[in-house]
Amino acid sequence: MPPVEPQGKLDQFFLLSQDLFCCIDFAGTLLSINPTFESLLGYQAEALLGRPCGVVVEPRDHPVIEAALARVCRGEKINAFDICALAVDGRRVWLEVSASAGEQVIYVIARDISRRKAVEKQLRRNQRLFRIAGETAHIGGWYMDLAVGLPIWSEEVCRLHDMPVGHQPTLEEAIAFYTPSSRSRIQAVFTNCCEKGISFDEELEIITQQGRRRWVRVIGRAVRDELGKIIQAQGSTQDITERKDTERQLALLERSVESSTNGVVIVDAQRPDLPIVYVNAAFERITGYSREAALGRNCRFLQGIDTDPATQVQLRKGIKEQRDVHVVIRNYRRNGAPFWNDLYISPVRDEAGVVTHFIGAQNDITAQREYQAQLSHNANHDALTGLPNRLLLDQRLAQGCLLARRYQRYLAVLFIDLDDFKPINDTLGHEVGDYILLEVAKRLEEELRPWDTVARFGGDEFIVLLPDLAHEDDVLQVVERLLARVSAPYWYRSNELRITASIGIATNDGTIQTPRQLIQQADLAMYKAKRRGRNTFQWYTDELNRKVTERVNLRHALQQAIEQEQFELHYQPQIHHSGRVAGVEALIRWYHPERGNIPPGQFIPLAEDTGQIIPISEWVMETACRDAVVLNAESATPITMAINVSPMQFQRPGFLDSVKQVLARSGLPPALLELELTEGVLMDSAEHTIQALQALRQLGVHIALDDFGTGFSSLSYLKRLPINKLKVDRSFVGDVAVDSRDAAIVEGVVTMADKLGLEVLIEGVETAEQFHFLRTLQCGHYQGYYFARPMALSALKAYLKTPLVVVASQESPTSL
Ligand SMILES: Nc1nc2c(ncn2[C@@H]2O[C@@H]3COP(=O)(O)O[C@H]4[C@@H](O)[C@H](n5cnc6c(=O)[nH]c(N)nc65)O[C@@H]4COP(=O)(O)O[C@H]3[C@H]2O)c(=O)[nH]1
Repeated sequence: MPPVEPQGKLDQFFLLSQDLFCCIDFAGTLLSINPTFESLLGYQAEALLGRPCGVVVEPRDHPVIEAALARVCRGEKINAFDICALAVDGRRVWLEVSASAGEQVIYVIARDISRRKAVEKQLRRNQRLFRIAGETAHIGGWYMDLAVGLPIWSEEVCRLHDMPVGHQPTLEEAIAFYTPSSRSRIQAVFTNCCEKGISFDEELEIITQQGRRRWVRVIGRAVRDELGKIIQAQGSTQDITERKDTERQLALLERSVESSTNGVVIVDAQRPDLPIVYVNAAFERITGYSREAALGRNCRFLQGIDTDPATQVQLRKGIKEQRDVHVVIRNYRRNGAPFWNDLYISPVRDEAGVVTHFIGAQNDITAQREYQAQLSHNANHDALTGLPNRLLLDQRLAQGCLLARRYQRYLAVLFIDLDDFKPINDTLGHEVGDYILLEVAKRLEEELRPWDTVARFGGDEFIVLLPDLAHEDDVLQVVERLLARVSAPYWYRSNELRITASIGIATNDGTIQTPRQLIQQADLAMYKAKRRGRNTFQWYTDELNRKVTERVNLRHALQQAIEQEQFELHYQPQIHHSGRVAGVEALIRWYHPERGNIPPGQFIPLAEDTGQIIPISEWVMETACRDAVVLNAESATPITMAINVSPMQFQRPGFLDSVKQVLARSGLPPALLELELTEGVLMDSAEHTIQALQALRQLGVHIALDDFGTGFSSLSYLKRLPINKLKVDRSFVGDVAVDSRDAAIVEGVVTMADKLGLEVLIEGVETAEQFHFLRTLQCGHYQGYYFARPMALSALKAYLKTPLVVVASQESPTSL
């Protein structure tokens, strides 16, 4: 097909135009192109003419061209459209194409719009970036032309208000989104911006269309025209709810940490020497260091000379290994006072897991520690004296035994018991008693070496441990020193008090198995020291042990005897100088099923020590009075019943009543009851004794002073005692016939008794010789084997039926 040639002026335009021109037929075949077509796309006209116009078009746009051609062929008009042309070198050139149909030909004009397309593309890209930025930072833009008065919101601002994108509110509506407390503020700053051009930057709260509360940062500024007149307000609105929440949470955290009672300290783990970067108020309060004084320093300024090096190492190690550490460390306050710091340290890691800080939570547990120390001191020490108690003593004892064994030394245990402490306590009061105990404790401690132990073992009992003695005998000088020191006078409120101690000693050369045994041994020895007269000491011996064991066994047996009534009473006649039996003395007999007869001399003193004497005495009194009634019923002359009264029995309150009751129960006339008391009983607490005796006398009961001559009764005291009879001890009788001194004593007693109006009974008359001699002294009564041995009731009854004893006879009365 021949090319369609442009004609005339049109040719000029065709040739010189900056736009592309071409003519195509209705099939789309290129008929002619202008030079711009050639130069822009780089084709030679010869290469293109006669070919379909699609060869210079991006294949993607072929359908566009097809559609346009079809419409032109149908005689329709078409609007300009954009296509992408392909240059010969492969470049893409955007063209805006217009086409109109002529006769058998279509005229096509195309304009290079690549620049515009590039700008459009850039704009789209920018818009997209703007949207991304807005969406990511939750920030949107707005403006308001003052002349119009309607705010224009960006998409993001619409979203912030939960409004549909594209929504354009009125100014009132926009402001109404703010919460009441924020609303007045936005109104004020916005007005100021519009009227005075003052920029603003506010953090305020809105309530969205869907009722959500959001914090927003609103920034605004005024835009002026060339004349300086404010024509627009514009700015941004950013959703800062998340940041606000975080800030609020942080503030809460900080307030919490600040108000915590525990000290909190944070150090920077990434700077040399871990400087403190934060301390809370509790830290300041506990340590006394202000925040300014602490910041920038390493925590070790809280440590001091007494800080345990092992704890320091533990701390350092934990920090080096970047792990949790818990220590209780001795720290120092600013004023130098030490305190116990219960410290937890933990590493603080960043998102990458790197330790950036260490946080330490500290607690001042000084008071708690002191309380614990006090508790453990209390658990181990006696409250009154502050001395170690039994618990601590046991530990020290075990330790002492161990050392004695290891180093072949001696350990001595002293059991110290104060003599007659109870009466001081009872009569002078506990205050005085406490004072004595405290003073004794102090004196004992002063006399001992620092490594010795003084412990309070019980009421008035102390135990001293002397470990590390080279020789057993070394203990003696200590004991003597202690006895002397304890017995020195005590002054209580200007009154002099005296007390002594008895000390039992037990030593261990390391061979003893159970340390407690040593205390038992020392206890036994102390007991012996007491019996030896007090204010003295006694060593523990195996013999002592044997005796004590025996006593313990006897005590058990005695208890059984009381419960099973293994006792019996024998009666020994008391002979009037006329020869008749004037009375009998009740003497207890114990027949033990296995041991046989146990003499009263063995078990009565034990029973007195243990208190078992009370039930025994009650039984004796009851039985003797009953038997006395029987005897008197069968006898023509009255027979007195003499009963031994033990010291404990006599001193018990209610003794008088018990005598009355027994007399009443048995029906024995009081005058036929004679109570035998020893000198020892009567010497104790004189006034009280005299009153008790007088009460008994008023009852009509007789009182005899037993074992007279063996004690140390003063004669003037004897004069005041309301007694009836003296029983001269048999120790004076044995040699009375041959020893002039014994004879003189007995004679003197008889004469004195006569002068005092007292009856006399001579005990232990065993031979006729003794009797004949004594008879010359004109004694009132006699008692002894010469006349009769103690005998059972039945034997006595028979004895009483025998003829009267002829006291004038030279022969034994039993043979009469
Ligand atoms: N060598 C010798 N001894 C003679 C002679 N005549 C009597 N005896 C003994 O001398 C003791 C006299 O009793 P006592 O001095 O009160 O001494 C009593 C008394 O203190 C105490 N006793 C005995 N029975 C009781 C009792 O029922 N209650 C209390 N509390 N003590 C009692 O036991 C002590 C010893 O009693 P017994 O062994 O029964 O010893 C009795 C008696 O058997 C004699 O001619 N020659």
